[in-house]
Amino acid sequence: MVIIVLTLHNNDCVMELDKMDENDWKYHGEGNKSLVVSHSQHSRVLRLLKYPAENAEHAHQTTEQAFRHIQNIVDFNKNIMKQLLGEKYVHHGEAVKLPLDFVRQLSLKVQQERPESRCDKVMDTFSGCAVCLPNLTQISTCHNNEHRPPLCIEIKPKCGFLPFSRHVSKEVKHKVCRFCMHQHFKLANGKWKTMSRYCPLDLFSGNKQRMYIAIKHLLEEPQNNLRIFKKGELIYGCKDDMDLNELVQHLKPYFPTNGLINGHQSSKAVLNELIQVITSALLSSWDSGRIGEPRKGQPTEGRAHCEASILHRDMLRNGNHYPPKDCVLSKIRQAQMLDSLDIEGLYPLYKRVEQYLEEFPKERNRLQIDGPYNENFLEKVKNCPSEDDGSIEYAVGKVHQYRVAMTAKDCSVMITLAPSGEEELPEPNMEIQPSKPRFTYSVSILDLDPKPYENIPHQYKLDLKIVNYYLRSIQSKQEPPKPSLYLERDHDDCTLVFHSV
Ligand SMILES: O=P(O)(O)O[C@@H]1[C@@H](OP(=O)(O)O)[C@H](OP(=O)(O)O)[C@H](O)[C@H](OP(=O)(O)O)[C@H]1OP(=O)(O)O
Ligand SMILES: Nc1ncnc2c1ncn2[C@@H]1O[C@H](COP(=O)(O)OP(=O)(O)OP(=O)(O)O)[C@@H](O)[C@H]1O
Repeated sequence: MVIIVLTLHNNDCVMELDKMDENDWKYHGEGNKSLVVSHSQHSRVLRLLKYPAENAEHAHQTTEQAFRHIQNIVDFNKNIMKQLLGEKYVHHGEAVKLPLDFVRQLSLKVQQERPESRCDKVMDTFSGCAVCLPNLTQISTCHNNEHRPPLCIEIKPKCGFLPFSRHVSKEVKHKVCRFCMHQHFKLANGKWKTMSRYCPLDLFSGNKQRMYIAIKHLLEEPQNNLRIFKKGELIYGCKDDMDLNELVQHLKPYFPTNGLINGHQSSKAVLNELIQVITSALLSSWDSGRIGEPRKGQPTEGRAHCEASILHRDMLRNGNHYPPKDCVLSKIRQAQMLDSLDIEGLYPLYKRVEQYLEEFPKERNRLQIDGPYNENFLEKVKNCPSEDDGSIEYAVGKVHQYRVAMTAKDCSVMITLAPSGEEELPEPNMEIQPSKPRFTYSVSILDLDPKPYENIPHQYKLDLKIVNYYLRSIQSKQEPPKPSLYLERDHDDCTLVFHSV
């Protein structure tokens, strides 16, 4: 019998594989490639892969192949992304082999909870392979606060820079970011009904006013870029019946003393507080455990704002800010910028690799096209020559870098907050305002799976479609700006005191 010993934050839990019971697990969420269930008592989740319902071929994968695939994901998280993004932010998890009976029962149990839009894929019930991870929506604190359980904000920030590559053929790509262009295409093909006004360049800017606007836009139209959990349960985002007022009711106990109007908290004040807490967590530097201050300076590459973003001109007037260099946003953006050639510059190199592999198929392993994701792979990513010398090594290095960047462009950040108990507060000092709430927090990065090498031609075609569709749609219509759900206010600096855990 195999026993997995899982270490939790404070206490250890032992899960015995032969005693796995589907009733201990519940549906937690899903994306395009995986479905996640959480344990009802222990702070653990299982992440199981999904496949297109009609694609029975995965059922014929041997268990060994399926386990290898899961182990590859764990290795990529551990040996590549964790090294690039930072030890503290990435939880690589463990590959596990679950009893098939358990997985089949689990699949039946969660089916009714799944959103219809995701049911084109089915959970893998054939291999029993999964990744076991800490439940990042929870946080261990010294005290159990039933009134104000942990709050978790998940943001999928997407690409935070404009391509600076000389290979870019359409000027608009230097001016309008991929996310904002993609919105037009997504609306046209029915993926979403309402346009999001969120712009990743504002979130990644390090300018607190721009970040404020970006998060406000995420709250107004979350699409799949924002989710909020309370006590590990989804309360906002990725739901049909989303209501900002309901969210405010959930949030009120966390921000009790601010913005009282006739003895009542205004919704605006509560949401403002939430936005400030999120901004502070995103700018915090882990090592110091304190809120980092944005830096002023010149961008190293490309321009720093997107022409499609609705910004007040005066926000851009006082120069460019950059987030502190070791905060989570900077780490993600650095990894995203490994895509230095843009798909237009990368695609010819992909074709060079393809041609080479046709001639020398046995070289696929040495070049680590499908892994293993180990130190050697990381070395290839980090030390790829900056100039093209016509070699296969250069082409492969750039392809590896591009795939890492694609992972960073599609990851999510989870900010988990737990109100600090009075007993945990530091001695009062100048930074503490007694009226401001205080939180213990943790920041993690998730969904760091390797993007398949075979997807590169699809990326090339998609990029063309997005840009062409955008150009056509702005030519044919001028969209009036949508009214905001709540008024903007002056954006005070956040004076919350954070304690890293
Ligand atoms: O191409 P994009 O930018 O639309 O990103 C895809 C995501 O769509 P989004 O635009 O975030 O709604 C898409 O997310 P959704 O399924 O739309 O929630 C996936 O994350 C997809 O990655 P993968 O194929 O599952 O590994 C993502 O595909 P990759 O491009 O990261 O491979
Ligand atoms: N370790 C974790 N702790 C808590 N929740 C998690 C964890 N991992 C994933 N989740 C939740 O499950 C959801 C789906 O997971 P994930 O994003 O990894 O799926 P995916 O299919 O790879 O996504 P994508 O569509 O981006 O490819 C996440 O958005 C998050 O809400």
